Amino acid sequence: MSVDLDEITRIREDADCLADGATVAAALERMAAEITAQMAGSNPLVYVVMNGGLILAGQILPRLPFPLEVAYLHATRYGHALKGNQLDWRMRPTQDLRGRTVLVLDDILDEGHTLQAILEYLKAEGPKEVRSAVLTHKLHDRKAYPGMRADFTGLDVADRFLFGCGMDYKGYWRNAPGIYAVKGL
Ligand SMILES: O=P(O)(O)OC[C@H]1O[C@H](OP(=O)(O)OP(=O)(O)O)[C@H](O)[C@@H]1O
Ligand code: HPA
Repeated sequence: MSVDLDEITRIREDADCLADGATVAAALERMAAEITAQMAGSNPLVYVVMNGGLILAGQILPRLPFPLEVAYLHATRYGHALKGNQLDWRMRPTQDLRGRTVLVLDDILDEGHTLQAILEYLKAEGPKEVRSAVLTHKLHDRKAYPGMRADFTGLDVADRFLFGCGMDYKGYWRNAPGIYAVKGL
């Protein structure tokens, strides 16, 4: 599939910045302190949800000053689309989770179907506990179940189509350093 790089460039230029890099960094500091207060000493296995969780993982793991292991899983529901679909598991967890404390890291809890399916899968593997952390929580009432929230959240964000800090627009701008909303969406 060919990509219109002019469109991709224009999307970045026209976007509304909802949180700049400094705001994201402050949210990461706060979230890291909360995770540390609750999970230091639990020897967690931290699962990065690829691809979106990559940036959160890279930024928050160095802020966690306690022993932990890192692994990844890959599940996608949007692909390059702007609307979610069926969850496509591309890489399931391979580690032995029995008796482990697990922490899942992702960029966004939008409708929550992705996180719900991942948590269900992990819980069925016999861990002691499974917790979740997301950089952003989108504010709307279309969650997988009412009141759904991750255990740790960086920032609550508006109900718009976002990119940056791991979130993509048609596969692009995961690398944008803040959180941006596509103009008109
Ligand atoms: O709460 P939901 O509505 O289920 O959406 C959240 C999920 O959507 C995005 O993943 P995506 O499917 O776009 O794959 P990606 O991580 O490769 O971008 C994001 O990284 C979350 O995993
Ligand atoms: O707003 C979003 N932006 C990018 N990826 C997403 N996945 C779920 N919601 C979003």
